[in-house]
Amino acid sequence: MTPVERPALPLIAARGLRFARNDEPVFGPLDFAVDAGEALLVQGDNGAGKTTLLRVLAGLLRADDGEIDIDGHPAGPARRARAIAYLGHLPGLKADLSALENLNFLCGLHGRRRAQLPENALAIVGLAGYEDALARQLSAGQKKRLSLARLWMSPAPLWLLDEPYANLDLEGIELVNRMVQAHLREGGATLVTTHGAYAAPPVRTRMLVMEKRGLELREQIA
Ligand SMILES: Nc1ncnc2c1ncn2[C@@H]1O[C@H](COP(=O)(O)OP(=O)(O)OP(=O)(O)O)[C@@H](O)[C@H]1O
Repeated sequence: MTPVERPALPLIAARGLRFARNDEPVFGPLDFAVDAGEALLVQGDNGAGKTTLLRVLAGLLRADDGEIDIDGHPAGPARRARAIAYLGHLPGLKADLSALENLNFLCGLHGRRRAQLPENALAIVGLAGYEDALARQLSAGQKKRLSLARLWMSPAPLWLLDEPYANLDLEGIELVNRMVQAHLREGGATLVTTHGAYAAPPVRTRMLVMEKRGLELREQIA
């Protein structure tokens, strides 16, 4: 008997997802799915709800309505912890730990890719020589690079990247793009928020546009 081929399930899918603050809609209802090997660019002006959407997907905020599936299963805390790596606006570093200590600490909390050494990850993001520098002594761009090293160490297949290009120089922007390309090649997926299309990973990308004109809200997948 020929085995029945099932289509691969999206890494993440949202149905009817809606979020409001004090009865004011922020976004939704919103439907989308992101497959392995795919990047979804979440685009919108300041205040359009991009960060809020990523925080809802990461489980840091509770949606008012709708469902989120990860690998075809309802997204609970354990499934999210395994599947999602979230890069937010704040680096989330321990100021008095060194770069290497921060990385080891975060890998201890969230797990790490096998065969990936923290020292190598620091070198990949351009922080070789900064292993012993305290996080509070790093520049904003260097802190972002340390967060990128942590992302690189993560075993999670789904990256939620909130403004990953912020604070980075041109070489840093290229670094993010190379990381995203490599991650997608390995079967990962990513959502990336951005104000405009001025910087976007050069990969198969779909776009989710969030617009806010007064109370009029629109989302479209182009
Ligand atoms: N902690 C909060 N308390 C109350 N309102 C908030 C809070 N965080 C965000 N908002 C509001 O929710 C809306 C969406 O904000 P959000 O940060 O998701 O937008 P964004 O698209 O990520 O914006 P930006 O491009 O400026 O980062 C905005 O109107 C904002 O004022």
